Formats: sequence, C-alpha cells, structure tokens
Amino acid sequence: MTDDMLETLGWDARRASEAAAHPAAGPGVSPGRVVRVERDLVRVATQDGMLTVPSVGLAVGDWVLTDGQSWASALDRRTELRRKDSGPTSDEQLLATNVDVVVVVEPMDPRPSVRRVERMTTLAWASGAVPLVVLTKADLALGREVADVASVVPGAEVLAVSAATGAGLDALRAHLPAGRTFVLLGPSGAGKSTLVNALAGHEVLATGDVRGDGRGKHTTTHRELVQVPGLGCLVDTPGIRGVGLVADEGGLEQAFADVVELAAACRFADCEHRTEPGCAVLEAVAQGALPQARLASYRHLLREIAHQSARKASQDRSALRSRGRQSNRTMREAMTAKGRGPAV
Ligand SMILES: Nc1nc2c(ncn2[C@@H]2O[C@H](COP(=O)(O)OP(=O)(O)OP(=O)(O)O)[C@@H](O)[C@H]2O)c(=O)[nH]1
Ligand SMILES: [Zn+2]
Repeated sequence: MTDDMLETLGWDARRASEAAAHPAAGPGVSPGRVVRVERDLVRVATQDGMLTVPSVGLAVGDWVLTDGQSWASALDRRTELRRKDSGPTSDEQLLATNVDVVVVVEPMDPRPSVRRVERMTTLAWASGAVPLVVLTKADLALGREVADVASVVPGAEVLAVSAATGAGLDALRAHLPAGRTFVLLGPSGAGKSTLVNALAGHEVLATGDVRGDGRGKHTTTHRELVQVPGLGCLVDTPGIRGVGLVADEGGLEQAFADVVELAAACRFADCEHRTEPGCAVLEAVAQGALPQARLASYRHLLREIAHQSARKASQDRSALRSRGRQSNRTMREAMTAKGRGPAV
C-alpha cells in the first residue's frame, strides 16, 4: 500500500499533524485505519499493508498509531455512530467512528415516509456526520416526493436516484469521493445494496434479490469498512442498517432547525409549544407555515430522547451504587482478614 492508499481511506493533513503531535508517535510507529473488528482483534490498513492488533476498545473507522504488533492507539474521533444495545438496558454500542456522511436512504415506492426520514436524519446529525438524503427507485416516483421530503430536512440535501435507470447516480457519486467515509441508513428493501452496487458498477454487497433465491449469500457478520471502487469507504455492518441508533438533543436541534428557529420567538424561554400564550411555534402551525405533523414528530423525538437520557442517568446511578456496595464489602473483607472486624 502507498500513501495514496491512506488518503483514499480518508487520511488528510489534519490527521497527519495530529499523528505527529501524538504521544505515541515515534520510530517504528505508523498510522492506519481500523477496517474490520473481530471480537478482541482488529484489522488495520496501513501504508505497509494489513496488520492485526489487539482491539483495546477500537471501533471500525478509528484512525490509529500502531507499532504493528502489540498496540494501537486511537487518534481523536471526529464522529461517532452509536446504537442502543438490544435488550432491557440502555447501554450503548459504538458502531463506527469517523463517518463523514450518513446517507439516509428512503424509497419512493412505496411513498416515502417523511416521519422516518426525520427520525433517521436526527440520528445522522447526532453522530456528528452530515446527513445526505437519498430517495431511491426514482423510476417508480409519482412526482412530489423530493419536495415533500426536502421540506422536513432543513440543512440537508435531497437527491433522487434510480439504480434501474442510472438517474442521479453521478450526482450521488460526487458526494462520496475517495477519502470520504459514508454509511447507509434505511429500512430493509429501500434499495441500499442495489444502490451501492450500481455506484460501484459491479456487485459489492448482496441484494435482497440475490439473498431471496439463496444464491451468493455473503451477508456481513463483521463490522467492516469497504472501499467502494472509484468512491469513498462504506461502513458495512448489519446493525447499522436498522434503527435503534442513539439520538440526542443536538441532533434534534439540527434536524428540526426550522422549529428551533420559530421557538426563539416564543414568549417563554422554556416554552413546550403546547398551550402557552405567545407561542410562536403554535402560531406558525395555526397559520399553516408549520405542519402540525412535523411539530408532533418533533415532540415525539424530544420525549424519546428525554426518556433515553433519564434511563441512562438512573442506570449510571445504580451502577455507581452497586460499585459502592462492592467496594464497602471489599473493605470489610480486607479488615476482617486483618482480624479487626468490620467497622459498623
Ligand atoms: N424499480 C426499482 N427497484 C429497485 C431499485 N433499487 C432497488 N430496487 C429493488 O428493491 C428491492 C430491495 O433492494 P435491496 O438493495 O436489496 O434493498 P436493501 O435496502 O439493501 O435491503 P436490506 O438488505 O434488507 O436492508 C430489490 O428487489 C431491488 O431490485 C430501483 O432503482 N428501481
Ligand atoms: Zn412555543
């Protein structure tokens, strides 16, 4: 591999100066990017080839400095894509780091769900990456889809594409050049795999069609960074396709910048836009400037985020308490062992 290889993976001048200033920098230490995570080992692409090193908390997409064998130290993460762990806890799982563009993929057939697009875009902003909304199956479109969706994603671009006709593919390619890292987020059947294959010009990912008849199954089980020929790097992980990602208030504020802007004119700073007098948001709804459904969607996501952080806070508190109990017990045991008996 060459220096160019690192640049294709997203290495840039800023990374080079971070690496030079890093405490781990030195002779025999080189930069690389984590392209695959397997339990406690990670595969790192460097200019001298692929290395396998112990994982030590690394995620797909991390830039590291490594001595090639025993350790790898991560450079700062510019973005983080997290998911709620499946199960009753509110633990989070780090899915990928240093993603530049979250491509929000929504089909035009059946009609796109603007509520789902709002939700996915909120998750995208929350990761720190830039969302790009891509409406697939444009060959089956009815006409108003792009305008409808564009109205709910302030600050994000909306593209219509068709893998079937090739429409819009060049415009999309221009957003995903070599050196950029992207991930596709969208419901099953939206046409994500078909789209990546159409962009690449050959099969990179297995599509629903292929999987359906049992041929050529190569469903991803590992988290992986895939270099798409002629384009940037795609983060491919089964878990990333679905929802369940972690949103936050920052993400919500960006995804609903129109609502936030209106809210700035509410009489009360802590206005919840329900029944308060002088509410600029309700005023906009009454005048038809803001769809009622969009306000409902905003409130819904806001509640969800509040609920999520409340659960997390209470879990952190009980984790702290049980750690406290644990260390009291350890202390008592230690004292008993010394024959002094527990101090009560
Ligand atoms: N008409 C039309 N059909 C498409 C287009 N793109 C994808 N499809 C079809 O949509 C179906 C789903 O495509 P996939 O690429 O497997 O969808 P996916 O989003 O990868 O689905 P998961 O892997 O389940 O997440 C397939 O039957 C495709 O042939 C398109 O541009 N036009
Ligand atoms: Zn208000």
